[in-house]
Amino acid sequence: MSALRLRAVDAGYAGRPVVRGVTAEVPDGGWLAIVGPNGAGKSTLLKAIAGLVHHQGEILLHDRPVTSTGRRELARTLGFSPQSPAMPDGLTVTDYVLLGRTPHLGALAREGAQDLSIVDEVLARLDLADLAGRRLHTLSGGERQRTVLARVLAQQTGVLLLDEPTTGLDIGHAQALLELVDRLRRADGTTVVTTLHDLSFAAQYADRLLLLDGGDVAAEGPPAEVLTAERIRRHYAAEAEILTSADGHPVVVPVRPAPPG
Ligand SMILES: Nc1ncnc2c1ncn2[C@@H]1O[C@H](COP(=O)(O)OP(=O)(O)OP(=O)(O)O)[C@@H](O)[C@H]1O
Repeated sequence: MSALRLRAVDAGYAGRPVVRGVTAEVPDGGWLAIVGPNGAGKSTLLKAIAGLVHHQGEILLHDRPVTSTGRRELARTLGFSPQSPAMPDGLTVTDYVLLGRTPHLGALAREGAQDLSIVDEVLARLDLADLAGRRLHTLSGGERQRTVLARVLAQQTGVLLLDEPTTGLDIGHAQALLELVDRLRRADGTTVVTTLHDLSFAAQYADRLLLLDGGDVAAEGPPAEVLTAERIRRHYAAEAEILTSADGHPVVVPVRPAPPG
């Protein structure tokens, strides 16, 4: 079964679509990376899938329209980690990550031992255990980014929507985070949709890439088919060589443009 199916999706703000005509399918346990230049509409599409931005066309989550799924049920099925979420200063890392357990609690219930143990495990996996008691405003950019991901992982949903999850992370933490997400999908069949600026990371981890430009789908398919030097030039106005890594994935290497004249 497809975890996620998009048919002729337009999405945007105040009646003005900024993403048009997206059709895509992500199987259970699949990983789709939405790529494209700044302002292409990547975050808008991800928010539409999360039910946070109005859309036209069809977005089906396990064959049901996201729009007809209640907020609480949606939050138990689909975890969304935004690019710049509100993070109240006074909260500790543990308190913030515990918020991820909210959709699983009864109406007036407080978190129990099991919720705390899930949070501890997620913090350990994201190299955050030593920061559990720290207030959010004292964290570095990368620590905040990992804390945001910890919250969505504590939500334990079968579908993860991650908006630029590696922004601000050094190469080691970025790789560890993507490896962790990849292990989740291999072990539990978690379905993943990410926006990613790093095209080489996108090619290493995602099964398919959806390249947006100016709100339109410029290409969709396996990374090795989507990533060509010609497309990088046309859609990003950048010069790059596409190499192939030892394990067969495309690697995008920026090269300096030839001097004018
Ligand atoms: N809340 C909003 N109201 C009106 N327009 C918006 C809103 N959010 C985004 N936009 C516009 O929609 C377009 C797509 O923005 P979006 O954030 O989806 O692009 P993106 O591909 O994720 O960009 P980036 O790579 O820079 O994060 C942009 O022109 C942006 O200015």
